[in-house]
Amino acid sequence: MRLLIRMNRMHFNKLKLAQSRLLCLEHRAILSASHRRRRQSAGLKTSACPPPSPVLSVLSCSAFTSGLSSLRGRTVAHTPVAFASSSAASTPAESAKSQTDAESQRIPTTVPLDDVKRILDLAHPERWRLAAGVGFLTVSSAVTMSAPFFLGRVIDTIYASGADTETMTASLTSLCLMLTGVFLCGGAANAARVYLMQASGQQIVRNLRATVFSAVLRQEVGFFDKNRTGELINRLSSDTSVVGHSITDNLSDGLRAVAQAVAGVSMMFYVSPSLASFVLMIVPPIAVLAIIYGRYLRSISKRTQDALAQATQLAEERIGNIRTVRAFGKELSEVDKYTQKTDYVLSLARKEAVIRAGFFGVTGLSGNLMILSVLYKGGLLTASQHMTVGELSSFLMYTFWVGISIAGLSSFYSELMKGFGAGARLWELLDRKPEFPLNEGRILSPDHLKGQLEFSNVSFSYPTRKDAPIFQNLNLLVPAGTIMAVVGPSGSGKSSLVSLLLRLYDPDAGTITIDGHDIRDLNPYWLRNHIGTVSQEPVLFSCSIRENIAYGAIDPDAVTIQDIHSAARVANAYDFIQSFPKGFDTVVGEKGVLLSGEELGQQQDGLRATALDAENEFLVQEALESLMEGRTVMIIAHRLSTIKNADSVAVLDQQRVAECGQPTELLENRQGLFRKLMEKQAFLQEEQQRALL
Ligand SMILES: Nc1ncnc2c1ncn2[C@@H]1O[C@H](COP(=O)(O)OP(=O)(O)OP(=O)(O)O)[C@@H](O)[C@H]1O
Repeated sequence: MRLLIRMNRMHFNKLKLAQSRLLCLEHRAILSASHRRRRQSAGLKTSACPPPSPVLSVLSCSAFTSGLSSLRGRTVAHTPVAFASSSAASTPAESAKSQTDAESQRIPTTVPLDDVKRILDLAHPERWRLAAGVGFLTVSSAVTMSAPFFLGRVIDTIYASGADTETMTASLTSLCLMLTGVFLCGGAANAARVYLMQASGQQIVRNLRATVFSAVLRQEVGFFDKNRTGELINRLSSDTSVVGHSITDNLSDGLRAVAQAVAGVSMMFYVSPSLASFVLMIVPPIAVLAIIYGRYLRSISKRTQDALAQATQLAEERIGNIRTVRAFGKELSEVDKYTQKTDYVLSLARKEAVIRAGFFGVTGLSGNLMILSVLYKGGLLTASQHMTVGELSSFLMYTFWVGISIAGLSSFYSELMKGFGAGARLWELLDRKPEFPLNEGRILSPDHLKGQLEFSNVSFSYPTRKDAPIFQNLNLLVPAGTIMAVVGPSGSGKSSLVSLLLRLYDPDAGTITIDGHDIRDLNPYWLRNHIGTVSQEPVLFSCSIRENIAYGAIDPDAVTIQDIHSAARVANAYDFIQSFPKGFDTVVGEKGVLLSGEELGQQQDGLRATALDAENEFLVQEALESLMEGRTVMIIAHRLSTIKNADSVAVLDQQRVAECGQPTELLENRQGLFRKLMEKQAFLQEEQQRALL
């Protein structure tokens, strides 16, 4: 099984090589084009293009060493999976509480005026659609609020004393026809309002999502170490829609609730001032009670949601990393952990159910009592000829509307505050300036790019672990056009060295130069485009192999199928890809798992896999060698077979370069670290061979 995994990694690497090769080819095209332009402007003929400038290649060949690590035991498996639970050992209740506290801190309790302007700015492009929506809202609200009055008139027409049946029928028919027309207009206006508000809401959310995604991708890599992916995705998907909803649908519902509450109360006073005064004496205490109760209910239901989110996060992480869970045989303990979390959700949900039951019971009861009191007092007024039956009916309907509007106002306010809270998180992200620019800085002329790399007195620690230095005063020189192998024990900082070179992070002190130019002065986008990387953890996106190969190109749309085939050939991956039924159109799943599945299906037994493994290793090695020609190369590797072609080897240890020199020279030093590393590897390889036999 381990051998198969290792071979899959080989194949992934082949695809990455194809991507990398294409990247290099693209550069040549671009560099040649820009060179041609310069020559043209200098009055020179374009046919005499210069040879391509050397392109740096960084090759991380840990796939070669996966066999090595597999023998060290399960705990050192290369799978870079760390579950969140290991970071902070807290009980579900504690963590849910801290999450709830953090969340409640985020939801403001008063309207933050600064944010109002930003929200209005967001809505600005949609102002005409929103204005039309508000216009239709006014029409539909006017119709809704006039309905009880006219319906009262209908009732009075029915009960009118002294009118003969014919007259009554005529006035009833004309009144009902007129009202049908008015209601039709109201319905149409309401539909138009809902459509316009939703359409502009979706447009605002779409714009916001695109801006937030672009702001996220612009951030430096250190930012992603500090911010969890789930949190960022949540901002992108949920916070954007909360903001969009709060300024469109919610705003329109809120405006409607305000208009209806004001109109309703006014109409109640218009219809019967004495009954209105009586009812409005009862409403405030009930409303206060309902608000307090509602707040408590919201807080408990938020805690339930938070606890549920924690359980879901655990499930998502474990399902997403099912291979690791399975490999460690942790299914049952993961089920236990999930059950604990869901038990906590259940206990909160039960509490919520009790409170909710009480809340709905009390509000339902108070609503009914209010209606009953209106009927009682109204009945007395009707009996004493101070009110007609139609007026009492209108009044009753207005009471309903006012009640509904008050409930709508309270939810409008809480949704609005949620919108401000979500907005604040988004502004924070949108306003954040990346620590270093993405596409600004010097671009070196291709003619002068030789590719000499130098690390001078480099000290570095990761932004999230400032107390754990990775390098201290590290010095390393890689002459242009040479191959440097970087070796060292696991965790000695080999990958970190590459990250610094790619300018994923900046050193805390010291400089890294290319041909004497500090990489901090260079355009990072340009820099990365001149460094081909074959990474330790090959990443494939869930699309076709063809699209995966084209991913490395500057303009993937301009890449022809011939380019893709030739890149695959250079990476020795062509035959392997063509062996799939759909060839280059084979869709690889998330992290390339579908490819693994097909491949596994093709493998019959371990021995055959071993043979293929060696063959693939040879092919990958061969492809690498052809790619390395004429370039400055840093190889991160342990295997002697990979290192033997290197011009020099740098051994990392104790936060610095402990040894540096030609491989043969270093091997001669019996006490040297390199020699010890190689001996250990040879020993492990022998063990591996024996285990296979
Ligand atoms: N993004 C990060 N944030 C914090 N610490 C990190 C980060 N990446 C790596 N480290 C830590 O930095 C140290 C050096 O890691 P690095 O991956 O560079 O070592 P390596 O020599 O390439 O290891 P290996 O041979 O196992 O791949 C390790 O202790 C690692 O845990």
